[in-house]
Amino acid sequence: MTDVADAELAREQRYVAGLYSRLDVLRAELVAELERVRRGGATGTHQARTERDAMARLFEDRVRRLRDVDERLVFGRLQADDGAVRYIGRIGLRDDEQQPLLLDWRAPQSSAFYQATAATPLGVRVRRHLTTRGRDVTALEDEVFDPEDIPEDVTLTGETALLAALTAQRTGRMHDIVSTIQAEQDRIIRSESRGVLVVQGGPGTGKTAVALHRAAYLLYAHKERLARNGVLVVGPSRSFLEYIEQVLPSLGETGVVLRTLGQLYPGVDAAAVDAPAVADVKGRSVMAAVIRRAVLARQTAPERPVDVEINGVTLTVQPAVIQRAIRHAQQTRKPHNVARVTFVKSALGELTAQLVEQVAARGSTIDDEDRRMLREDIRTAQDVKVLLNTAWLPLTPEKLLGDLYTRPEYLARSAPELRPHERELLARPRRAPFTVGDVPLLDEAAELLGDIDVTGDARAQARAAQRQRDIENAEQAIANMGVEGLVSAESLADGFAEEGARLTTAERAAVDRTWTYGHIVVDEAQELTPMQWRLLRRRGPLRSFTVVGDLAQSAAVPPAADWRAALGALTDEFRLERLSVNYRTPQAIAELAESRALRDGLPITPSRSVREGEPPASVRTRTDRVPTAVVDAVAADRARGDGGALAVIAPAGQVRALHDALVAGVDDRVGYGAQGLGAPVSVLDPWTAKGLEFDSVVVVDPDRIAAEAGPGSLYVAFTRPTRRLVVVEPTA
Ligand SMILES: Nc1ncnc2c1ncn2[C@@H]1O[C@H](COP(=O)(O)OP(=O)(O)OP(=O)(O)O)[C@@H](O)[C@H]1O
Repeated sequence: MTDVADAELAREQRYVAGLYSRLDVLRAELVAELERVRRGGATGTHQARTERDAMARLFEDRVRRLRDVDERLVFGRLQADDGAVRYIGRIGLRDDEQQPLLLDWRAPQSSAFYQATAATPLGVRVRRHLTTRGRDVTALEDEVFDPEDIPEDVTLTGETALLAALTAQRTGRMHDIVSTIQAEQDRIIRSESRGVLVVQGGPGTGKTAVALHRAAYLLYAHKERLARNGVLVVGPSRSFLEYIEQVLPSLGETGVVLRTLGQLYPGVDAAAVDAPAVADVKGRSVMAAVIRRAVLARQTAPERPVDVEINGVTLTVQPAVIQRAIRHAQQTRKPHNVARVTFVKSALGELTAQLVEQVAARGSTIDDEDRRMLREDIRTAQDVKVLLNTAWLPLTPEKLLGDLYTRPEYLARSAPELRPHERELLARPRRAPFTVGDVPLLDEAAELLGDIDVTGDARAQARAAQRQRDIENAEQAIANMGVEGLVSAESLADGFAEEGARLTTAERAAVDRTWTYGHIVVDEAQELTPMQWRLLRRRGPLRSFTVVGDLAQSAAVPPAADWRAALGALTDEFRLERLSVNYRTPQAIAELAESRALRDGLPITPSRSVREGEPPASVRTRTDRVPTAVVDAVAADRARGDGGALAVIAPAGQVRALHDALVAGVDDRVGYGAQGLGAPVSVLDPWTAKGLEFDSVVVVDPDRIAAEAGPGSLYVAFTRPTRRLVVVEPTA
């Protein structure tokens, strides 16, 4: 290194050391504030103690957050044409006089760090990437924007830092990319929050990374609104959520709800996926009409008059009586369980009148008190209960769906649009667990059925009123404790509930089916069915969505023709952005994947790989020798000794056998399926591999994967490696 470079490094080291000491001071101040709040906690009224406890927890959170940003606190520096200098980092920092020391990467002025190019320097003269380890600056990389010297075809910024990030070994967990976000990604991250934004891009183009950074950006830019309602991130599987779960906390964001498609209906955590033909039927939008009819079918009058016994008197109830009560209840347009109250009231009214008439006909005189008692006799008579329940039974979504799947004649009546063989696909034993495809159907049913406990509505209203009071108290407490601007009333109010019932906004959202989010991010969005989109539409009535995916990676055969068709059940108005650079897959592997995908007729979005790498290897062997060939390929990869994670991606039916062969034949820990991720070697089906990446991948029997799981799934399998790909193909 030259003396000049040494001197620069030393200068940056001094500045960075100053930033860290500022961080230490802020942390110490927060700890002192925390102590102060805690000291005050033992005295005062119950409410005052609750407020102080809640405040203490908020400060603890703050201290933790400041600890979380320690790694790579600062990574960029911009020198403007006029000589002004700004440093960019994970959070914003100011000195005692409120002068900025470090800009949050999400602040508007930080945008130039990601956007400036030689052709449009945006007032930037020099952009510097700082690489740090712990609190030490280890390298600097400068780009000087000289109007006299515009290089052609520079699309990547901070190339050295980027390549260092890309060649780092995979850890089984996704990391944030704040220091190396590229211009096309930055534009999407900062795009306005309103409306539906669709991001289409080939494998490895950073769609997931961009979606998560956008969530962090929106939480920063629209703090108030989003802290109140929360942000929902939906991914395809638990393994995928585990893979991404650390990214947002590392960006200082914890107010986000991560959910799989099987977890969007509170109380059900479905992991089982239906066979493709079954999933296809359950996903069609016609199922909304089927569920509606299934509910209506549970509001039926008897076909013939029914005799009911009330305290020794027999009353003959005409179907028309029940029919009128049903019509009356249906006219309220309330959900089934809520409207049932009207139905019962109306039916009891008519039956009472009939009984009064019958008794009076026998010569008795009846006053108001008698009438009230007769009504009570009717209400409690067993025969009447049976009659009313047969006509209009309170129902849970689980019961309704269970009945539809186990009673063919009920399904046939509710689903005339489905062909007989399609209806047969839905049959299942009563006790079978619900699948991912059932979740939107349960939610649809819940929407039409309403709360079975009709006091639920009143309780929800009481909860909302209590929440409003808590927020007002929190505002007061913040003013009393002199910590305005340090904490928000909403987050303080979150902590007011009694121990055990205390929930963050994110947790409250996750257990409440009627919660509506401020923003919804959907990853691998090409996989969603119309019924799943309907569910999400209910969770996000503001229609503020970030939808990322790749139609060519769809498991559906054939994939949707375009995003308009794919999103029909959500909206027909959206903005479409594309990503064009592949950060994961080396050039030669991407070419193999794309040429096979084109042969299979997939609508791929071509992208440019930034990685160079080894060409993929192919092994052809007899069918019975496939397990041995896989063991050999894995052993050869491990023998290279460069560590990293390896995945064997195989047709679903072969995963178990290959796992057992590898356990016997390879000297390393071998994981099975989703729960085995994180082991040095794991064996997966293509669905589980969706969205993930590994240093090396062995793809087994590609033709069978394409035939069984669809060509889109094979495209997924081929594009998972960051370094090496081996394809094992049976010859006969
Ligand atoms: N600007 C960047 N700087 C550093 N790494 C990046 C950048 N953009 C993306 N990456 C990395 O590239 C890899 C692929 O990103 P990501 O998983 O977000 O792609 P994707 O488009 O969602 O892929 P797929 O469709 O195949 O699931 C990840 O390791 C991610 O961290």
